[in-house]
Amino acid sequence: MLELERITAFYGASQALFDVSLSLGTGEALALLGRNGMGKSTTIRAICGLTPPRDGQIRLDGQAIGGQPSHRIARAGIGLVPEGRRIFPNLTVAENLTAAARPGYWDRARVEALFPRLGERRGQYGHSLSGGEQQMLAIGRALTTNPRLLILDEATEGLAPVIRQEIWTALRRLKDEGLSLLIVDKILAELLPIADRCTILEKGVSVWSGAPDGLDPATRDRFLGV
Ligand SMILES: Nc1ncnc2c1ncn2[C@@H]1O[C@H](COP(=O)(O)OP(=O)(O)OP(=O)(O)O)[C@@H](O)[C@H]1O
Repeated sequence: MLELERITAFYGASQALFDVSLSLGTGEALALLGRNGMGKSTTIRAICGLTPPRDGQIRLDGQAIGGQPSHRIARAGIGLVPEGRRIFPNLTVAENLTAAARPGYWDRARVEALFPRLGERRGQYGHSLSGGEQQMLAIGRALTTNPRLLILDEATEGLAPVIRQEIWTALRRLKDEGLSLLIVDKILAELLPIADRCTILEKGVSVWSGAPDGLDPATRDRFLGV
């Protein structure tokens, strides 16, 4: 459903992506891997139209979306949970869950059923939530746009293990319900079990793609440093 073919991207004069290709099938979860600074966030930004690719193709269900404005790409069916959460701090939980909503299966009630804490905190302001609750809200808010593909950039970063587990459980449920996922996360032991495929980035180049069980120790050593 998502295909990137040889994309490049720049920040001003500085090139961050040199040659990134990847593909993700409908209902699959793709783990985008690589050490710090290798281009994972930039690849996500390119897909979402925040740092548009200079060359190469990005297709969503066959439709070219590369270089389109980010609101168009969102409307085409891509939901983003950005690094650092970026919920609306001065809106309540309920308002956060309706501000970006589009009609579809995911509405506030369904998000509250997925993350019951959000229902309990419905009237609280975003800024008053714990880190884990803010992250759940960021995921919930992305779901209310009713995407076909949900992209998560470091969604469990800095959270306690028990909260991370809650988030992984929710992501697995979403996957089981048929949502396609593209996930960046540092904790491979938690990420790989949900992934159908992995793509590794090294200095802005996609250097390896395959199933998680094909990630042998030599490949991990060479590209992931673990
Ligand atoms: N706003 C920016 N301006 C200039 N260069 C940037 C900017 N953001 C990222 N870069 C550079 O682009 C390259 C890729 O960074 P990117 O954030 O995509 O990597 P990453 O794999 O997501 O790393 P991390 O795990 O640290 O988030 C790095 O060399 C980084 O320094």
